[in-house]
Amino acid sequence: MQQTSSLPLPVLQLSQWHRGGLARQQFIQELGRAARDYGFFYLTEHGIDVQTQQQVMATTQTFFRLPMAAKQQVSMLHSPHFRGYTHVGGELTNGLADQREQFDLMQEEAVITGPRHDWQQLIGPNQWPTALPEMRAQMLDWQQQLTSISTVLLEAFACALQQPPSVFADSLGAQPYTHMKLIRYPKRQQAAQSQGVGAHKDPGYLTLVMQDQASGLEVAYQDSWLAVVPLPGAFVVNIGELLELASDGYLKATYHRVVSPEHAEERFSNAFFMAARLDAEVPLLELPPALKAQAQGPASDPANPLFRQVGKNVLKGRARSHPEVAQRYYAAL
Ligand SMILES: NC(=[NH2+])NCCC[C@H](N)C(=O)O
Ligand SMILES: O=C(O)CCC(=O)C(=O)O
Ligand SMILES: [Fe+2]
Repeated sequence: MQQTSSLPLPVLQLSQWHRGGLARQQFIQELGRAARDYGFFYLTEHGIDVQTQQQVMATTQTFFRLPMAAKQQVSMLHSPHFRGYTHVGGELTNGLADQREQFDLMQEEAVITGPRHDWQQLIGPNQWPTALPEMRAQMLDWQQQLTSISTVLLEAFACALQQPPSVFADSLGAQPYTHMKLIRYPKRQQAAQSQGVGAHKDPGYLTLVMQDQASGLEVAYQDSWLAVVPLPGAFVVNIGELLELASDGYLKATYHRVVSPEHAEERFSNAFFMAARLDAEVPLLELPPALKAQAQGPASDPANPLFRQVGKNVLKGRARSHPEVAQRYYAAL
């Protein structure tokens, strides 16, 4: 791939969808185009106020500034459900260590006991640092707000694909699997260590990212990397593998990566991944002929098979990212 350029990505306003009528039709059209051309776009006027965003960023920073012992108290190595803290270099992408530290949480649930599928072990409680008692309520509330936005976006995606708006509803159910990551990318130490997170696709339906002012996020576009320049207040939205599967490759899960900050001291971000129910199979949509003609089938990469069974697809990503956790709790894989 070529070097990074910075063509601006489309900016969509979610308020247009809520306005209904012609504004909604316009939103759907723009969404269809952005999704097809880039697989990435900025979302503004999404209904979450700046103050809430800033508070979440502030807690993210406070968490990472805790002493290492407080962060290790909630180490992901203690969690069969892939939740908790991972130190810099602890996650792998394409087999190489990512230069980021992070805190992962999903929705709070009870462990499933008795005979179960491997992926059912993803379900369970989160870990929370005792040093930050206010973090739990704040993050779970934030998680709920982003789930609502993502659910609306999926309805809009259904319309853009000329499907009934509720075509994904069954696969979401009352409680879709959602995953939140608080992330800190430390400043690059050497040129050879620039992998903040290596090039990858996200395994769910779609992803919302809130970034700070330090750049580094890049999206694959026509054989080069396109910088996703920070746009204050906006979420960066990208398409995941489940949408690629559902649309028979009409929509593509776009490769993206983060290069470690070169100039800024560090970069903070918050990524929210929306999948479907873990026990769902992704629906295979019957596209109208005009769209179907442009659907080339989902990518078939032996190094990254895409699974319609949601739990299986999610677990695939977790296990290769956190092999130590996988070895400890998923020896059978
Ligand atoms: N949950 C995620 N989206 N993680 C994305 C990072 C890439 C991940 N390490 C992988 O190998 O797929
Ligand atoms: O930190 C970011 O901006 C994006 C992170 C990302 O792509 C991921 O964790 O899947
Ligand atoms: Fe990602």
